[in-house]
Amino acid sequence: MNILTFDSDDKLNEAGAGIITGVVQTNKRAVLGLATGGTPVGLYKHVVSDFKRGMFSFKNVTTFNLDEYIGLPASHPESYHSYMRQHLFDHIDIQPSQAHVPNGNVPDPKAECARYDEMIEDSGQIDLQLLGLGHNGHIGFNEPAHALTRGTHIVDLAEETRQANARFFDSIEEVPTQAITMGVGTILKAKMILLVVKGADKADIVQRALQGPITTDCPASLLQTHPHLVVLLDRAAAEKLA
Ligand SMILES: N[C@@H]1[C@@H](O)[C@H](O)[C@@H](COP(=O)(O)O)O[C@@H]1O
Repeated sequence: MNILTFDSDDKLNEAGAGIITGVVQTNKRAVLGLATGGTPVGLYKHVVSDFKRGMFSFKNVTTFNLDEYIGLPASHPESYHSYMRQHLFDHIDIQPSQAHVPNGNVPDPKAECARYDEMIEDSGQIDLQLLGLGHNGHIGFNEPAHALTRGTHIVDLAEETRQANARFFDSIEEVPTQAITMGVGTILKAKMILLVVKGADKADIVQRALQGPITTDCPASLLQTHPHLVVLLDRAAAEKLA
């Protein structure tokens, strides 16, 4: 595991974007696993400005997002479809048919999970999986549990997760109670994992995830088993690391 700590948010975002664009520059047909949430917003901004300088193309790149809420239409401003269009897809030359986000607004979400897994499988292997970290150790929407699921599946969101994400909605009641998420097995199959965490409120969970016991009670702790994990932290998030 390679942990890098940054004093400046901009330098952290630049470094994260550099890792993503590096993968795309060396492999025009790269497969990227992408994340949402507050954490990667600045990082995507850097990816977009690098792209605008004409350094590389996403024309042959395929992306798979980690997760999506169940019950929100793709056009809802807080859907992860909207998030990705706003922060990345609308600003780069990726083919819309190659930019995949699970569809949480279908009559049969279980069938959608199977379809999503099949597409990931068909793409070969995810070259780089970008991840944020939930306060309870969730990655994607894989919440702490007695057992974790390998592939894409439906999850009931932890109350804590709904509270944390309520800041993006008008009220907590509007936050969906379920989501579709890529499984931990799929995440761990990526060639490289880039975990990005910011803020003092995540310092405890960063310590548990990276230095605590490997347990499904903290899904991110399973990342310790990955052979190519890069972690980007700001000073505040790194504070409790030994
Ligand atoms: N499903 C997402 C995760 O993919 C994200 O990494 C995490 C942290 O979000 P944030 O970066 O906003 O703290 O929680 C969200 O609920």
